[in-house]
Amino acid sequence: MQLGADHVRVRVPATSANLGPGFDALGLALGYHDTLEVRALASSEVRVDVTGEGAGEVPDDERHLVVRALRVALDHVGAPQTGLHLTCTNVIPHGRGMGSSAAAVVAGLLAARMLVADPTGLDDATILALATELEGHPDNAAPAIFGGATVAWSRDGNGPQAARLQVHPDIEPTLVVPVSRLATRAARGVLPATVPHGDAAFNAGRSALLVHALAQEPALLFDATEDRLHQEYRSGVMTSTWELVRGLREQGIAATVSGAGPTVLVLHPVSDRERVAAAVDELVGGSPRWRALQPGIDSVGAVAERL
Ligand SMILES: Nc1ncnc2c1ncn2[C@@H]1O[C@H](COP(=O)(O)OP(=O)(O)OP(=O)(O)O)[C@@H](O)[C@H]1O
Ligand SMILES: N[C@@H](CCO)C(=O)O
Repeated sequence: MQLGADHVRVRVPATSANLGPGFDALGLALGYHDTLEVRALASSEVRVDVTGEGAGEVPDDERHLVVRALRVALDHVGAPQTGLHLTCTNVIPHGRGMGSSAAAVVAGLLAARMLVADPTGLDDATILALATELEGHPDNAAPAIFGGATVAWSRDGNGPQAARLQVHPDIEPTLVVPVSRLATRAARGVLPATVPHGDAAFNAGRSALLVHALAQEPALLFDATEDRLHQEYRSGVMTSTWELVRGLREQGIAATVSGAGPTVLVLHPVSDRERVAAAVDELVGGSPRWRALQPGIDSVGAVAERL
């Protein structure tokens, strides 16, 4: 396998996983994107220039997550490893539950797909499988790849699978993003090994309802976003997030923890945009610790092109 291009661009969306009850399964792509350009170099040099989120923090060498993913994909199809120059323009905040690590991994894998002469060995199913191996969470990787809302699951022996939902056009997300970070690993560390059967049954019902609400009946989003499997267990490591979720829900607003937190996700009808903004403003407005985003839904997923 040879390289077929030496300059590619990838645009990849932020994602919000879980959406309340769909723990480790449901995810939504957001209209909020990191963009990167990759040049294959004749030398073995690796250079990473980052503007925006992660600048001055993430490694600028082989340890960079995009570079690692790109190398895994090149190896997967037997393409030659090469020197690389990455130019990353990042807006997805790191460690906030908006899928920054899944976005970086998917971006690296798709950059490799565009660089190689024959991309057929890196089809979407392979990208999802490699992303899950690298990052661990198909509930973020699937919407980053396919756009819209997705249900991800694993089939023994066949790796991660994903189904895409058509999201009702009247639904939009509001995200309330704190300054503070929480590593996904830390948020998973406080989950119990087992949960009561009644809570598992509760979440099964709410997840099923959520798929219906997302696709067809946004009026049911408030009930459909209730969860008993993860959010309250995590409240101790994200107290202000949990307070905000509860404060919004007391006003009948469908607020949840975005992914592993600490960002708050609200799913609401488009016509409720101002009402949700006002409720957020009332609860945390004026605090330099929070900012609200209304990015819309990305219905396309990651896009890659040769330049
Ligand atoms: N664009 C990027 N470039 C390089 N490294 C990144 C990038 N985005 C994320 N990372 C790495 O991933 C880490 C964050 O991963 P983590 O899984 O904890 O949070 P998240 O992906 O933002 O949130 P969540 O998985 O809950 O949605 C960062 O600290 C950084 O090491
Ligand atoms: N479903 C995962 C998402 C992590 O991005 C979690 O909540 O831990």
